[in-house]
Amino acid sequence: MPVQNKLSISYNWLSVALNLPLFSTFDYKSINSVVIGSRVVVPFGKRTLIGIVINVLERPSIDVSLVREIIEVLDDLPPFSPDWLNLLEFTADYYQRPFGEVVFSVIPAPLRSVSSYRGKKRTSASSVIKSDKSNDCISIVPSSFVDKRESILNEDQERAVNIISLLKEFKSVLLYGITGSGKTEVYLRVARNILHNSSKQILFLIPEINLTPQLEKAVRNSLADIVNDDEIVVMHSKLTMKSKLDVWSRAQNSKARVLLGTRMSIFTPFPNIGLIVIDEEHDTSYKQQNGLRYSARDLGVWRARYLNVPIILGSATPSLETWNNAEIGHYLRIYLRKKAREFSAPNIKLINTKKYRPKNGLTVPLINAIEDRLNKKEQSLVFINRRGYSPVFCCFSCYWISKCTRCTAFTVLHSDAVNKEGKLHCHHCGYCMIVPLSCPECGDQDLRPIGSGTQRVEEALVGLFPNANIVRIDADSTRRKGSTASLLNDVNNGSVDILIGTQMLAKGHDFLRVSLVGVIDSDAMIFCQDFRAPEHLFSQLMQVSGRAGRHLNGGEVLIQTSFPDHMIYKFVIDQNYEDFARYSLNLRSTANLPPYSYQALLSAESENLSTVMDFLHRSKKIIKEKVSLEFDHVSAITCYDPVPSRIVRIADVERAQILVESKHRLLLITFLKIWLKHVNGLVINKKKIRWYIEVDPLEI
Ligand SMILES: Nc1ncnc2c1ncn2[C@@H]1O[C@H](COP(=O)(O)OP(=O)(O)OP(=O)(O)O)[C@@H](O)[C@H]1O
Ligand SMILES: [Zn+2]
Repeated sequence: MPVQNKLSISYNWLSVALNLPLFSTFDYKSINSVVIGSRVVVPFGKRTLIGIVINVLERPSIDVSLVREIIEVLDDLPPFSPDWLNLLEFTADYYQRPFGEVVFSVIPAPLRSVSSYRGKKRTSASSVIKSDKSNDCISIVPSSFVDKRESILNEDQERAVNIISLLKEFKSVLLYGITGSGKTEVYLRVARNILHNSSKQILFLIPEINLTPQLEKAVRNSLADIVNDDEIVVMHSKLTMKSKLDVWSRAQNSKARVLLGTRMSIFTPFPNIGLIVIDEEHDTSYKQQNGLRYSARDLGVWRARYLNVPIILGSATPSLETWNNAEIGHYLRIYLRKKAREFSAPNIKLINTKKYRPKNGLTVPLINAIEDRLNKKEQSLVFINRRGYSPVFCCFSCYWISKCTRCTAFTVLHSDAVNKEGKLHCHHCGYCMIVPLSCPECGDQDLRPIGSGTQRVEEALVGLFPNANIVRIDADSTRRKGSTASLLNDVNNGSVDILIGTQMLAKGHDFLRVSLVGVIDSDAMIFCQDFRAPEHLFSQLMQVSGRAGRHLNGGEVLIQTSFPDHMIYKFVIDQNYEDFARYSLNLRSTANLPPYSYQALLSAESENLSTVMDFLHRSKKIIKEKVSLEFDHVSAITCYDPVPSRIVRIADVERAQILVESKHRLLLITFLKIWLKHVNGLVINKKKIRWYIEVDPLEI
């Protein structure tokens, strides 16, 4: 409400969020009324910043004379809607970050920088958002690729589409369908119904940027007769800033009706969402592991509930959290039990590496099976989740092992086929050095690689099958923009015989001619301390197995392991997710682990570990000393002792953490708010110690 000041001018008092690491918002005034959600240019100290109006106040919270006037209201985009602001407010509150910092970390850079609007060549606000067209966000799939055929749904799919299409309000639907059961077709049919019968928009999240072309093609194909090509937009981190801005603007201006994108897309302002789809909902890439550590899947569920629209969570191996939600009736579970096409599920077998010793990662039975597929003119996929040549480089005289000087980690040997020289890389800090000719410790020249990565397996396969067309797909071979898409195109066009790759290949891809999948070295995850490791291993093995025999009969999966009797492989061979989930949930329940409890991880880092540990011990101590005076439910919170992180030192920074846990989510969040305020008070020198909180961490 306008309040008069001494000069009898009626001002509107605005609460404005700024891009600052502070939990407060800031008061400003404006002669004209400003709509909540507008972006404004404001003075801040000697600087000029962009802010977002989040409230109109009756009166300012500080002395009227101190309130400064906004400089400009930006009108290049409509104001952010209240539901978008609510999503961001929830995100900030739940993940314990300042609201301004959260908002400004999710909007495209040009919209948050004053220089975009008031740079040297000052332009009008509207010129930041220039055009709606001519960007890679609109179409990266040539229209000639678009296959106009429509498949006839099978019984399970039809039932799923009918049930979901009838939902007129919020419901979390778990679409639990085995790999290759045609989940995509279900999403698309439901989307078609919504787009056809209403003016609503569809937000479609996928885990992997590399899946975008394939899914984009399916989406354009399926929706071609309902929406225009330019009403379908894609969003992912590899887009140029200009394209991101364009997608954002099309979405916010309601010019887009379908947005297909990776996790960041959850924050796109879409004014009229009618359905949210989260494909491969179990995938860990929905969790951002740095900065704002959010889960796009969990925020998707929140956003759907807030908007009162259905959300489909699709997976062949749902996360145990989601599965549990279905078990207790919070989510509606719909089954797709059969392959969409009439092909049998692949046969999964183990190769005991204690019996068949691998050479360069490959055992004889796997090599024979690859040869057999070559003879049949079918493709083989060799999956090894480790890039580089070998994970360890060692002196066989004194057993020196090459380590990173900046991290507590081994360096990985990478071969450079072009320059014919090897390099040692640290995958944690980027450190890189030329391979020494002799051992730095004893001078001996008997230096050898131990273990295998994708490059070594590739080299071995090229040696074994010189006439085969072999392609390696990992983060190193696909650095060039567009290279993954073109390699994957080659795979489906049939010009590739053997495909070697990391987890980039394991999920979602609908390979037409792959009939054999070989898995190398999956044991590493069995002995990982993280309680989620078995869940991730099981889902990874099921996902990669699901790439075999999608369009061919006789699909086969061979998993090399030294521990064939391990429980997890029993479930994998039986391809029985439900028994695996039952078994795992039972263990989690006994140990009171998620989904039966909620966790947060306080991590701290500094140049030396003792400073970090001391800080964390003090952080724990203040729970009793201070937090308990303000929070009545401290007994509902378990705070474990500080421990050094799994990799203690990365890039010369030492790290440690404290885990806190509660059976009650709300209590945990309330506790964190109070606790972190006191934790912050412990930091005297921000340069000496840095800390952050991660709510619902995926790795502990
Ligand atoms: N009703 C149908 N008739 C014929 N083919 C179908 C049908 N539904 C889907 N398909 C085809 O079956 C293949 C597998 O479908 P899709 O990729 O959607 O499976 P998915 O359930 O997502 O599998 P994954 O979990 O492995 O990603 C695709 O080639 C798809 O075009
Ligand atoms: Zn390093």
